[in-house]
Order: sequence, then C-alpha cells, then structure tokens
Amino acid sequence: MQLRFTKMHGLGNDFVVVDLITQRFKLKPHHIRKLADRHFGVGCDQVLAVEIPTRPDVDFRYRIYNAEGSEVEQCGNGARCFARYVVDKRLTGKQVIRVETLAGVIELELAENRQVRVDMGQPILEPAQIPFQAEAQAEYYPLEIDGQSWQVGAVSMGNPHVVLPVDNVDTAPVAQIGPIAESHPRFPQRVNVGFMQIINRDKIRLRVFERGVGETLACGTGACAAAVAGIVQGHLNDTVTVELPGGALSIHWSGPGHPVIMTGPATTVFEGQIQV
Ligand SMILES: N[C@@H](CCC[C@H](N)C(=O)O)C(=O)O
Repeated sequence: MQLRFTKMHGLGNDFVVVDLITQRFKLKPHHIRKLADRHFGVGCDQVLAVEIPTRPDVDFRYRIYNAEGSEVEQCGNGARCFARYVVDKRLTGKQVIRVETLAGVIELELAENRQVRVDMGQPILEPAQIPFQAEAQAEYYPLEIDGQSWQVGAVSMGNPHVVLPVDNVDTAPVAQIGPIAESHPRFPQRVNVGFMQIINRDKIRLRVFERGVGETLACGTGACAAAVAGIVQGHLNDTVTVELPGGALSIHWSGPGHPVIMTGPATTVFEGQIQV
C-alpha cells in the first residue's frame, strides 16, 4: 500500500508523521525502520502516529517510535510537531489539544510567533519510577561509566533521562560515553543521555545521545530533564533557555507538584507517500 506521510522537525530532531485516522494501517517495527532509514526510506529520528483516542477526555492518541523500531513513552519535539500537524491538517479546530501518550496525557497549545507550548506534565524524580537503580532520591548520583566516575542527575519526563555535567558541550565525549551510558545496567529500560553545560542561572547548553537513535540535533524531553536536574541541584532559575545543536527551547518549571512547560518551534518540511 502507499502510505501518506509528512516530514517535520523540531529544531532538527526530525520526524515522519503518519495519519492513522484517515488511513488504515498497522505500523510494525520493520515499517518504522524502513520509514526512518536515511538511505532506503524517508529518514527520521522518530516516527509519530496520529490515532483516534482510546479515552473520552482527550482529542488524539499520540504514538512515538524510535528509528530502531521500538515504541517509547514520550517525545517533546514530536509533541510540538503533532500539534502543528493536527491543526494544519484540520483534524481539529481547537487551540488547546489534549493527547494521550504512553506516559499519560499532555496538553499542546499553539502560541504566538508559530511557537508551540506543551504542558509536559510533572517530572518524575523517584528512582524506581524513572526507572533507575539507586537507594534513595538525590540531587546527584555517583555513576560509573566506562571506568570513569560521574555525578549525574536522573529524571523521567515519562521517558528516562540521565544528565551528565560537562565543562563544554563542544568537546563532551558524546559519541564515546553516550552509547555506554544508554545501556547502563542501573537503567533497566535504557536511558537518554544528556550532556549539560551550565552557562548561567538562566541558560544551559545541551547535547543528547537519544535512546534508540543516537545523538540528535535536539531533544525536547532531554531539555526538560536537564532543566529540572539543574533546578533541583540549585544551579538554575525556574525559566531556562536550553541551547541545543539545532536551536533553542524555553523550559519553565516552578518546582515539585508543577508541570514542566516547554515552548519552541515546529516545522513542516515536505509531504509524500511511500510503498509499505
Ligand atoms: N526526541 C525526543 C525523545 C524521543 C524518545 C527518546 N529517544 C526515548 O527513547 O525516550 C524528544 O524530543 O523528547
């Protein structure tokens, strides 16, 4: 069958978006890998599926697949593209859109200057729920990676993140440490690995080695997790500009009991169809 898709990106973290409301198709892992393949398919970091919701209090079901084929709980840059997609395709007339994900319900809102604001829900800091093996919740956890000792932050935004402090993201060992940390035995569901350089109390620089993909140009949940870790550790104010290789996101978190709010762009690149 010919599957219609839209290619989108959020700060260079790129997506193939598939509407499974107006076309009937069951995405399997080998379809995801073909769509994501940059040589034999369309090419993307994640495939996003737009589906009919399974509960009455939301507008859509938002499903996310990493390029390797696995389904994952959450994707921040994808959430902004999802909002832009369902509005541009006139699948909704709402300005505030509620979607269900594997990580729970999130709210998407089209904002001024073609920005999209996302209520990502509350961050999870309790180790067992991240999931991360640690005796008790802490601001920093000692973690041995490839024979080196790091003091890391650990946060779930629905999906697991570890945040490694570095002096300079340009020289951070992302390609060497990223894949080893991604499969660290203390993270039983593997983990997204963020390398965070603190510039000042309002700004960080970040590179993320994503679980199931590798380094991407931006990671929305990674930006939220790094900001939360930096706030918990006392380094950052409650509104943080996160500079990623693909551009900047604004992240706001008022502290425990409050949701993380992410604001940034969402861009459509082209549309097409592919034989699946
Ligand atoms: N790019 C995303 C995160 C996608 C999922 C991640 N690779 C995982 O496995 O949890 C974002 O913008 O948040």
